[in-house]
Amino acid sequence: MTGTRRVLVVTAVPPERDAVVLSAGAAPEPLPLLDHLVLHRVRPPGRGGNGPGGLLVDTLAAGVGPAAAAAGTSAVLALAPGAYEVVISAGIAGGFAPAVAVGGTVVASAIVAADLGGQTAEGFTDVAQMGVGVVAHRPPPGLARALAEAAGAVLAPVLTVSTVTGTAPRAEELAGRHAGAAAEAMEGFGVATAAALFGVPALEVRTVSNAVGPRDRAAWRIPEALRALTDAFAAIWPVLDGRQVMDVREARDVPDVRDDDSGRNRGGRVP
Ligand SMILES: O=C(O)c1cccc(C(=O)CC[C@H]2O[C@@H](n3cnc4c(=O)[nH]cnc43)[C@H](O)[C@@H]2O)c1
Repeated sequence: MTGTRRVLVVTAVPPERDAVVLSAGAAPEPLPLLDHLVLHRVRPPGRGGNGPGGLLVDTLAAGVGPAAAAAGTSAVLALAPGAYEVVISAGIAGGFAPAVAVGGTVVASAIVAADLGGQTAEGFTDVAQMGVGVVAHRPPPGLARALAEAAGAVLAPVLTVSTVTGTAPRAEELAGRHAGAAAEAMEGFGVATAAALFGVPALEVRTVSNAVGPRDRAAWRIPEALRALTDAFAAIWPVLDGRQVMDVREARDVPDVRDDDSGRNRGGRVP
């Protein structure tokens, strides 16, 4: 295999980006794209060391929440059409017990918009049930499984929320509506929506800083989760570096969960 495989990693905040960069073991090259859009580029060691070929990883701290994540991801993908083979939403997260413990790692089997819909007296209806949108994106399943195995991670749905869960009833409601979900964070669905627009497969990798439940910010173990994020990406780079292009393109054959008919996950620009 020849050629460089380019990967875009999108985090919410700079400490998360720096934890990903640290996994590459070398200082990043800052690449300003717009006034408030700066990529940090690294070349993780892997196939062929740091020479030609291998991985070229651009990292972006796009801001907190799905809107900032989608805007930042879209801007980068629009400014570099066809450049990236895969986009990864990454960062810390809340974990659903007992699926994953604080300090653990989750690779998303599905990236799910958990609060995109309407609330009535009868309960929550998502936009897919309303017939007006999509509520989940499916990462390439074989690749997600391979990353999870390499990182010692749980492979499970990851929820995207716009409001951090802070009560036990809300945690139970989400877990009830999304059986098997292992984590909640605030950006994955935005990153995946932007990636789908450009026909690029999306993945999500999260390390758990806190349990989903009653709010206790003092109990968040952010340094531990950031260290776990560095370790997870150090384990993931060789997998991404060694796989055939076909493997990252397998997403094309997997429709969005309850997809609409726009076909946005197909026919992309990856060369
Ligand atoms: O204060 C710091 O040093 C610091 C370092 C790294 C990250 C942060 C954040 O505040 C990250 C916010 C980010 O984390 C995700 N997150 C974490 N736990 C949860 C949760 O229980 N529910 C939802 N999201 C969570 C989320 O993606 C935020 O964007 C601070």
